[in-house]
Formats: sequence, structure tokens, C-alpha cells
Amino acid sequence: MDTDEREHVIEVTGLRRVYGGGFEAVRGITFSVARGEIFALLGTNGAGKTSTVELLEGLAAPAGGRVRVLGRDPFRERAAVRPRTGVMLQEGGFPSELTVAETARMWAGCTSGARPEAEALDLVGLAGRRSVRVKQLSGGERRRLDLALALLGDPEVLFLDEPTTGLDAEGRRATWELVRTLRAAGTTVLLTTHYLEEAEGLADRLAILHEGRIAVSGTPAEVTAGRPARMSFELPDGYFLGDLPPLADLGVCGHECDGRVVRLRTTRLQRTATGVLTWAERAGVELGALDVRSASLEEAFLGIAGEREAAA
Ligand SMILES: Nc1ncnc2c1ncn2[C@@H]1O[C@H](COP(=O)(O)OP(=O)(O)OP(=O)(O)O)[C@@H](O)[C@H]1O
Repeated sequence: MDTDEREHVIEVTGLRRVYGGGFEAVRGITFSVARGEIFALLGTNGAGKTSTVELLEGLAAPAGGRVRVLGRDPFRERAAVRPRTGVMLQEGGFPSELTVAETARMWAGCTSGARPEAEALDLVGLAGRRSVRVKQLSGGERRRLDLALALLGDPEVLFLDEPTTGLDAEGRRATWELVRTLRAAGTTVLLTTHYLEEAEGLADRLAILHEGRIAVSGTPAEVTAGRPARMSFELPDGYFLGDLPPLADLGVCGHECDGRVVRLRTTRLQRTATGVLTWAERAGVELGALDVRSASLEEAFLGIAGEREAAA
């Protein structure tokens, strides 16, 4: 089913957030998230991700614009919206003397229709740590406990603020798997992250925020479309960049040459790669450290940040 045909569980229109001193952290953003979608908010430090998520969670009222979660105003109708959402904040801040199981039980007591705490702990791989005190958990285990608590109410909508920060590679992958499983069960997930590969691999759609505004949004493929791909290689001794066919003929839109290492940026990757490799083959040249990669979210992200700074 097309995104437009599905129910929009989160709808944000012209949303603004202004802090006490008059600083406008969120400057009129618009996006929507369909039921069962994973949507990622990306951005540099201070771009406004947490400020936005807090408005969606109903923790503050917007200075302007409109936000709807499950068709309701999450701030004014918090009592109706909150039981249907799960929230994982950047800092959980739980009593450190309690054990993992006690913390989950305490939280379950405040959660309507909570699933058994053992089930929530099992989902995040903390079943074996039930009797450990929270203060003895590693940073990554605390993040997983935060996630377990967000899952206690079996929420329809899950807000995850930097869910994998502090997790090792295995913990991160396990969290991604869990989020995918939740999506398959129909849960809608909005997450913020600094890990571009997390957004690229997990999100159905994403938005990159910059200074309180959405710089670009869409599927990962849409966001990277039009961004240049890269090709790099090392020429053997005695060969120089000028020995290659004219770079413009190869579709190259930018290049760097550092000694014998050549880095090309291209909007026509197949043409560039074919041209360079055909030249090397004909010249009997063995290219070292050959690397060819299509545009990634990282390039889009760095490109957007760079372009905005240059414009400023
Ligand atoms: N309580 C506050 N009072 C005033 N300004 C604030 C407050 N909280 C955040 N800000 C400012 O609002 C801007 C956006 O902050 P926010 O935490 O939403 O960014 P972020 O994208 O989540 O950043 P990070 O990636 O560092 O978590 C920043 O310039 C920040 O300094």
C-alpha cells in the first residue's frame, strides 16, 4: 500500500518550538508518519531533533503549528495519547539502587495494560540481568533497560531518542532487529539518531534537520538520489592523473589527487568506472586500493551541512 493511502499516525504541520530566552529551536517543520513505518530524524548537534520529539511526546506545547499523534493533540489530550505510546528518552534517570526487575515492575505499575516485565526484559536481551542493580549496569545495558520500559505497554507508537547510543556493534544490531520485528507487528516508530547507517538500514523514510528546519526528507534512496558517487584508486609509479582520459568525458564532477591516490566524485558512476577500468586494462595498469561506492546517506548528510554552512 502507498504511504499516502495509509493512516497517518503522526502528523506534524508547521511545527515551532521556542525556548524561554526566545530561541527558536524548531522553525516550522512538516512531516507525517504512516502506521507501521519507521521514520528517522537526523541532524547535527542542536538541529532540533529532541526538541521536536518532545513535542510529539506531549512533554511541551508547540509555539506554533500543529502536531497530532493517533489523531489527537499529544499535549492537550495527553491522558488519551500517552497509554498508546512508548517513550525512550535520551536519559532514563531511574533509581540506581533498584534491580532491573524491580525497576521494570515499578514501571509496569504505572503503565496501563503492561505486558509481563520478564517478557519486556527478554525482548531486549536483559533476562539474565534481572537481579542486577541499575547502578551496576553498563551504559549499553541501561539503554536496553530504557527500551524495555518503553515496550512495557506494548505501544502502537514508539519514540526512540538515540536508542543505540553507547551500544556495542552487537547490541546495536540486536536493537535494529527488535525494531524491525516491532514494525512487522504494526508498531509505528519515530527515532532520532546520529548513526547514518542506522537510518539508512532501518528507516522507511527520514528527514534531515538543520537549524530547526527540514533540509531534505524522503526514503533513504530519495535522499541520496542526485548525490555524487565516489571512486578512488592508486596509480602505479610513473603514472599521473593526466594519463587518464579527460575526466569530464568520464562524467567526473570533482576530483582530488594526493600523490598517486586519486579520488573522483561522479554523477555517472557506471560511465566513470567503465572509463577508468577500460583505460587501465588497455594500458596494462594495475590500480591499487580500488574502491567504488554509490552515494550514501553520509554523503547526503555532509553535503547538506556543508552547503548550508557555505550559504550562511
Ligand atoms: N531548555 C532549553 N532552553 C533553551 N535552549 C534549548 C533548550 N533545550 C535545547 N535548547 C537549544 O535548542 C536547540 C536544539 O536542541 P535539541 O536538543 O533539540 O537538538 P538535537 O538535534 O536533539 O541535538 P543533539 O543531537 O545534540 O541531541 C539547541 O541549540 C539547544 O541548545
